[in-house]
Amino acid sequence: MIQVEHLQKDFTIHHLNKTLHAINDISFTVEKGKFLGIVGKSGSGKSTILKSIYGTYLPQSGAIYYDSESLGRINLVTASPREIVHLRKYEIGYVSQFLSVMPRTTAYELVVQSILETGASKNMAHNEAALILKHFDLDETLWNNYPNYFSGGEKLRLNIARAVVKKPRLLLLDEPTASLDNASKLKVRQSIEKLKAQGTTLIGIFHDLEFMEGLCDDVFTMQKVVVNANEA
Ligand SMILES: Nc1ncnc2c1ncn2[C@@H]1O[C@H](COP(=O)(O)OP(=O)(O)OP(=O)(O)O)[C@@H](O)[C@H]1O
Repeated sequence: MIQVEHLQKDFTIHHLNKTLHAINDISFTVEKGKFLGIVGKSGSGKSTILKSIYGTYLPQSGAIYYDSESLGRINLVTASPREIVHLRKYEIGYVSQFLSVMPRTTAYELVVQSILETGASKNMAHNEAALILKHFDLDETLWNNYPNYFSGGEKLRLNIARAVVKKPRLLLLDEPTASLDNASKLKVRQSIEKLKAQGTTLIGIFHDLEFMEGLCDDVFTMQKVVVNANEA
């Protein structure tokens, strides 16, 4: 489903006249329906990998082959912005501990919009939105509020609710349980297990190794490779 080959991503820090190799020569494969956990020290480049797959970062070299349902086998490093937007809408989900949302859109509307993007009817979207918000224990008084005002844990639960309702083919999880209590973590785990049973392929970063126990089919360990590459 995903084949990462010799991926390298550098960042130029202009005010320091330096270039950092955030990731260097990274290769791995994830089969359809499997869960790959990525572990490694802080700053070793875990998020950079996920952001490169999601098309947020453009790697310097290497390839990320993704077997898309609608576009066929596609290299996400050279895909056009239009193709990336299409894949984000219909096939690839990304959940991080940070929430970026449309202004003046309530939590409930955000989830309904996500479900409508899958082609569901309005009725179905409203029913499913209520179910998933209840599943993640998002207090009903918050449903019609703007998420900018939510606590960290509330934002996270909304973020993951929005992603799972789309039943993505590939779901990227960047510490989605970072500030959650144990009960909420369990709900996230149940949702991940359900998606996996439905055939979703997952790549996830969790500092909480206990959480990953029994969930991942494979673990990729990052070595810290960030070096000052050159004086720019
Ligand atoms: N947009 C950016 N601009 C400049 N440097 C960046 C950028 N994003 C990441 N880096 C640097 O690249 C390196 C890898 O960062 P990344 O966030 O991928 O690490 P990580 O393993 O996910 O870390 P953590 O576990 O602390 O979240 C770090 O040294 C970071 O400072």
